[in-house]
Amino acid sequence: MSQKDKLVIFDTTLRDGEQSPGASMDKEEKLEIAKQLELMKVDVIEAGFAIASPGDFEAVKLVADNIKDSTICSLSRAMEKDIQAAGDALKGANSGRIHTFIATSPLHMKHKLQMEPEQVIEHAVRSVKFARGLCDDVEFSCEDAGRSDLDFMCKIIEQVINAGARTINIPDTVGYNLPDQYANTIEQLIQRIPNSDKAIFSVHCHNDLGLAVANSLAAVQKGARQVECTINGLGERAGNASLEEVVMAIKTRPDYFDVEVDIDTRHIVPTSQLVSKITGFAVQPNKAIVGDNAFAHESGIHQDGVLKHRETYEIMRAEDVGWANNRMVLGKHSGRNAFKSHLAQLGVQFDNSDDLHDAFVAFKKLADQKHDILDEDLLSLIKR
Ligand SMILES: CC(=O)SCCNC(=O)CCNC(=O)[C@H](O)C(C)(C)COP(=O)(O)OP(=O)(O)OC[C@H]1O[C@@H](n2cnc3c(N)ncnc32)[C@H](O)[C@@H]1OP(=O)(O)O
Ligand SMILES: CC(C)C(=O)C(=O)O
Repeated sequence: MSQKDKLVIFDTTLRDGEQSPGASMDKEEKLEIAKQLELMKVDVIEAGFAIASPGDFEAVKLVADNIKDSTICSLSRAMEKDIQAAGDALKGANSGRIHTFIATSPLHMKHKLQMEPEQVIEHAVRSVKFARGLCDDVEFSCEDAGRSDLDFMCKIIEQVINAGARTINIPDTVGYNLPDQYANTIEQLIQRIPNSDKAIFSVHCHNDLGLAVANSLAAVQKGARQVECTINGLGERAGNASLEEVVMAIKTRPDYFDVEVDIDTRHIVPTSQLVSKITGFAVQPNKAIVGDNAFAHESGIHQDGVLKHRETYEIMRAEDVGWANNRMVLGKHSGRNAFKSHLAQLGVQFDNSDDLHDAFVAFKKLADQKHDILDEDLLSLIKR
């Protein structure tokens, strides 16, 4: 039996991911992605924001009615009509969760909510109690926690846990925090809140400074046991922490993390491709894990190393995240060993080292002129 804690993977591609301008999904598309997330063994799927539109209500309902192995969640503001809509949409779920939030930073409370801090606490407590009347599993988020006062968060969180919240989420809503700072916030909250042991602490990081994954992982080191993330890092503005990066960091560095995840990582690449196809958001080639080049090698020294022993230049196996294999790409940086090995796969053997040398010289000339060297190019070069 493993001694490690479980890290809950909460996917919000269908909610926060959908908030990327241009990434809206209809209910059938959401269900298709949700099925893929279920196959991947994601623990919680945030399917949408039920009050947002009749279509999103229907989407949350369709996902809740059809997905049985993952918990299905809907977001709601800290107000009864939102929470009621979430509860109604989740009625058919095997396991449902209502997620309610309210901002806790001085900036948001004053300028956006136009509420006094005490009113925010009242709204939060009332909302969590109301949500618990509809559903056993309630999550509460302190929106803009990354810019909130620690003492105030301790106060509101202690009260919402007493009101029945089981998961407490600490979003860095605008991606403002740095890893040490964010991890310290999580550590302090867990240490200082007297009833913190009654809830799971969760992180939800945005990528405005490119730190969403680093911040999430730093927080896991300090006790966070749920990470909210999205496929391909899709999400509001610069996006959310990317699921594939968080999961593969945990899996690749078991020496470093005291947690484990249940994710079946072989479904990562197909899920990434599905999300990209449905949303129309292309995945950049050098994106970690799911980019086309994540397991491709063009440089001769790297190709030679990988051909001799894969781990010289690969810290993960392409097959483990759902690629068919790693790839050797022949180009101007390639060397003889990869060239010879690639031609052998095409059925070409060299009788002697002079023939190999001549073909290799011709190949390098071609590679200086041509961006992509195709197998046809190589075969016609060999014929010549
Ligand atoms: C950080 C995040 O990602 S938060 C989630 C963001 N996602 C979304 O907003 C997508 C879905 N949203 C929507 O469809 C709409 O904004 C709705 C249906 C929720 C609300 O629409 P409207 O009623 O027209 O309000 P509108 O969006 O213009 O303004 C938000 C109102 O909610 C209030 N509000 C914002 N957050 C909260 C909260 N957590 N709890 C209570 N009230 C809140 C605002 O202060 C504002 O109130 P006001 O109208 O009295 O000024
Ligand atoms: C509502 C919360 C969870 C959120 O999306 C954020 O603060 O970024």
